Amino acid sequence: MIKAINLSHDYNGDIALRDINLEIKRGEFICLVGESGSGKTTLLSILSTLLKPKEGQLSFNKQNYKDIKNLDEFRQKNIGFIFQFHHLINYLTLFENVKLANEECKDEEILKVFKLLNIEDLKSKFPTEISGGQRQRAAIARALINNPKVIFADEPTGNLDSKNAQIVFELLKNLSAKGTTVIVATHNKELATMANKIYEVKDGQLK
Ligand SMILES: Nc1ncnc2c1ncn2[C@@H]1O[C@H](COP(=O)(O)OP(=O)(O)OP(=O)(O)O)[C@@H](O)[C@H]1O
Repeated sequence: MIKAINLSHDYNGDIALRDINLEIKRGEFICLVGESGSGKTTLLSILSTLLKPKEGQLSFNKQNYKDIKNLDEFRQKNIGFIFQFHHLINYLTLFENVKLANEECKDEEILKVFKLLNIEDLKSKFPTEISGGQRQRAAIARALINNPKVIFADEPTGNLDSKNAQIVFELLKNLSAKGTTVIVATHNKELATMANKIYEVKDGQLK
């Protein structure tokens, strides 16, 4: 589904990634582990088309990303993002936060996703009124609302306790079992064992 060939990237000459070759199949749950500064976020940003690699090729279902005419639309349709900090808007309820991500989505569809994540009772709460784990589940709801084919998550459990971190990983694993491709960068080597494949990023290379 996603194929990267010899991807390399630098920031003003400082090498961040070199010669990354990677093939990710539909429904795979992939974890990228590695020390701080090893290149995980850079790789996620490139694979999710947010960052243009300096060198190398990237394709989605055999289509070169350079041939995708409208990348914003492509991301909107195909990709869900989850970050370490939930980036929810504090003056909107959880329901309104998710609705904002896709105004055309029917209310029933949003409620379905809330149910899936076990936060349906919280839909009228504001982000400031709930726990960190619940906020992160709301952020996952927002990422799921467009029915993405691929989910990219950068340290999704970085600010969660171990119980909530486990819940988030179980949710991601369930999504991959249903056919969503899930690619996660994490420091948590124990949780990473839940993935189908673990890649270590070291000094900008995959081990
Ligand atoms: N916008 C940027 N400008 C300049 N250098 C950057 C930028 N983003 C990352 N880097 C550098 O690129 C290298 C890889 O960083 P990256 O953020 O990809 O690592 P990481 O593994 O995600 O780290 P962390 O686990 O701390 O998030 C580091 O040396 C970092 O300092």
